[in-house]
Amino acid sequence: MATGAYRNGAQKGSTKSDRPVMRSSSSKFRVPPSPSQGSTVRRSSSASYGGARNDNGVPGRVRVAVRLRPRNSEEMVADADFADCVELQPELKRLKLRKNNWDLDTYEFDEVFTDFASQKRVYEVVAKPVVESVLDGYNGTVMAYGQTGTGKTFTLGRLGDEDTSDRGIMVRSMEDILADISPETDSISVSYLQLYMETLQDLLNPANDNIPIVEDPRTGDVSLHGATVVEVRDQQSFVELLRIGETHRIAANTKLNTESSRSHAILMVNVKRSVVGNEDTIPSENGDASLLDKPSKPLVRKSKLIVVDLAGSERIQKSGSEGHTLEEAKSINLSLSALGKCINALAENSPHIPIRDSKLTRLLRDSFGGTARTSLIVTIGPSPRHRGETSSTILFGQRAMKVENMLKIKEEFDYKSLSRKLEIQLDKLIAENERQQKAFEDDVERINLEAQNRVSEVERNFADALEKERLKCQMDYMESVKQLEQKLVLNQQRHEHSSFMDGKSSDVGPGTPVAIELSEVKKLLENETNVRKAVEKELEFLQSQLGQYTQAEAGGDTEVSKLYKILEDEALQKRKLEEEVVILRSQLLQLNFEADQMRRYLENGGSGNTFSALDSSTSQVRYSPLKDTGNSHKASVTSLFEEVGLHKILSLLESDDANVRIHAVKVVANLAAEETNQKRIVEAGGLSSLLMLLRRFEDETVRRVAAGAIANLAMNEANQELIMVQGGISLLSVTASDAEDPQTLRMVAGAIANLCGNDKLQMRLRSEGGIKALLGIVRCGHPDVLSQIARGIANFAKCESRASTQENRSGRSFLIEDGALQWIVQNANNEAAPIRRHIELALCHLAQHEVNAKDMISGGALWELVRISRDCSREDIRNLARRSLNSSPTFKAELRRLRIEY
Ligand SMILES: Nc1ncnc2c1ncn2[C@@H]1O[C@H](COP(=O)(O)OP(=O)(O)OP(=O)(O)O)[C@@H](O)[C@H]1O
Repeated sequence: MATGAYRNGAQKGSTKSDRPVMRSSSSKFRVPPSPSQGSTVRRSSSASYGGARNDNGVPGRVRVAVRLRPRNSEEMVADADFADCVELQPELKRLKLRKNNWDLDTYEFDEVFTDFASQKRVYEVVAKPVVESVLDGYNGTVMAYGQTGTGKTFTLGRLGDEDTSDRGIMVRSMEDILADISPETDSISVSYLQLYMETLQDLLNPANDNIPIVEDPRTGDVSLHGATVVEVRDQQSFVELLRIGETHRIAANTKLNTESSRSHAILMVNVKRSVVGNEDTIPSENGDASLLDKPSKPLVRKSKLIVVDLAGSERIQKSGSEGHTLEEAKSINLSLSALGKCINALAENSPHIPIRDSKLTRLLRDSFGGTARTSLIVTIGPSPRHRGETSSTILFGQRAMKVENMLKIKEEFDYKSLSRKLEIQLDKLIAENERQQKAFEDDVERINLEAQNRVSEVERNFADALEKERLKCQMDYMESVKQLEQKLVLNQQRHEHSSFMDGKSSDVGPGTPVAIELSEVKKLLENETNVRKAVEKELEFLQSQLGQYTQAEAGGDTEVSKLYKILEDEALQKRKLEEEVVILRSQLLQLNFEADQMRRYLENGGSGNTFSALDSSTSQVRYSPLKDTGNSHKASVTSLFEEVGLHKILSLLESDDANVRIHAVKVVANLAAEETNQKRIVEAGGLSSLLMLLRRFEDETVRRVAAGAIANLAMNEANQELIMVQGGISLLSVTASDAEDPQTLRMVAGAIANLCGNDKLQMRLRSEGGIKALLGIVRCGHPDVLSQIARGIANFAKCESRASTQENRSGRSFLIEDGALQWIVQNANNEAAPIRRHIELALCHLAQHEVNAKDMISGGALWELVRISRDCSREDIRNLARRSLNSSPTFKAELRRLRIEY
């Protein structure tokens, strides 16, 4: 065998020079960059097709291995006298295909497996690097291609029931996936399908036999709507699924294989893994108002492993196909040749890749020339009788080796997980708040008890002291009285005795014993009086002491007052904590809403507005970020309303913290979207606070949401007057003139349009510049904004028309006076139906009053009226236009003059 140049990996047995395809080590298999922080650190499979992980390795060529099947019993006999048609040099990764006895073609592959290569080594070299990439977040494909009976199903689909070493790539891949994921945060699901005669059938639910292939035009992702998706938690259940699928797979007995698979089997393993990103990129409006740690950025990586067991690529006449089997073979060949054409086109960098030629190529669009890491194993048999098929299989593999994919990780922001984290934090905060509240109440109780005990102890001591003093005084007094009585008795006795001895009458004059006695008694009485006075003084002193004590207590000098001070501080802390809870709840609501919006945005393939739930199909403007997000959100708003209290929420509108204000105004706008809340909000002063936000804050978001909330409140007639009374129209006019954001302008126009529909407010609305403000917004040009302006004009014209009919008003329309007619005429035939309809109505209302007719004729409105009366799609508007034309002598005269029939 002469050494020579290589073409497409084939070494020709001649000296013909051609482009060599011997690959340097740098062009060998490269593992994609490692995932960002937070995910499991993956090891690089030592048995990969060579080469180390390349951190910049975005391009990833399709890797191709060839596997030779051992001779089967039939070949042992039939080919006994012949050598194998191939010769392998696995150490050089080369295969030589015998052309005849003296000439060979040499081909080089990424790996060459001999007929005794183990299933384990085949898995580790061919599939394991792909599985590892899938676990890192890349899509991956492992595919087997080859002639019938050469071992595709053996390589991929063997379950290893009898001998575990026989386990094929499907089983081994799932073993590695399940070993690597963490069940708490990650999930695995599988679908198993077959493509049979261009029909996609669910192998897990065969009744489902016409599954459509849906391609996302934006991302190119393919999804199979309606295919059974089973979550896999353990290996056993997965093997069971494969077994179910295997029983449903269409097989037939062909000349070349008694169990020949007649369909392409496709196993799809969806891997969803959570990873944690940097917190600074959280797409949230949260500020640092929270006392809590900011949650880290949760990301979710969705990747897909596709294992494809293709049907046999034999030639029709060789497989002995006829009748239905012939049709089958044609269909198989058709899809395989479509695959071959795509691979050829990709290999040659052709500008057109015929992906749409078959369902197989549509399904595999990400695997060849897409973002997936792809490994192909081509299986061949040794028999020289099938040299032609073997040669075409080898050439297929060679071409596939030239296909370059661009590997990409698909990461999404995991709103659900962030919302879950916030909920957990909120629950922790609520529990902490409850704990602190309980501790606070216990402290209050303890301090009260202590204070009561002290007061009663002081009272007791005071009462005891008083009682003692009283007793002492009483005793002293009794003692004195007793002494006096004794002395009196003694003196009487003495006096009687001396009278008896002297026989004289008693003498009571001065100096007599009696007089002496009396003066002594007097002295004693004086003493007693003094004692009593002293006791009274003592009593006074004690009372003043008690008074001082009570005063000192009131002055806050005592320990009790210190304790009260601590209590006050704690109450302040509690209030702050409660405010935190309110803010966090509103943030959570907002996040839930944004998550839903983002989900819907993704589901809708990225079309539409991602933030605002403004429904441009309805003419009434209603700002309600939570409006369409389901009952659970409404319930959250209601519960927020009840738990937190409206006054509390409204007070946050005046917070110094801009983030708090933004969240608070969003919550109020959501509440105002519900009719039942509107009255309560206005009664609680919400309208004034919202107007204050329009007046004070420059921030566009605050103004937009506040204007939206006011527009909601302006739907209610009672509120419309209040808005006017509180200067709402001039604030809306200022916002109308300086805002640029179409959403803000739409809210403002919607609010003014609502006010235009109130008969009582006509004059005031116009005199305060409402009409001019509405017309000023025309500069925006956004159809949703124009629709609101048109609605306002129609409302106003209708009210004017009513007022004129009731003779409450005469003279030209204010709309004409304020210069609206030109815009009305210009937009009477606007292509946006809502704008056109409102303008048509406005024209009909204006035309009902003769006083407007001349202006309308000179402004070109007559033509529009005639057009409306003929062509308007709505019969009621057509009739209204006709009536208006008929009832106006000026219009009739002009039409006659112009000879126009209508
Ligand atoms: N490497 C191998 N070692 C031992 N036996 C093998 C090997 N490859 C294939 N076989 C045997 O060859 C037979 C045919 O294999 P298999 O059914 O996997 O072929 P296939 O390419 O999937 O055929 P088809 O395209 O018709 O479905 C089976 O009996 C299988 O056990």
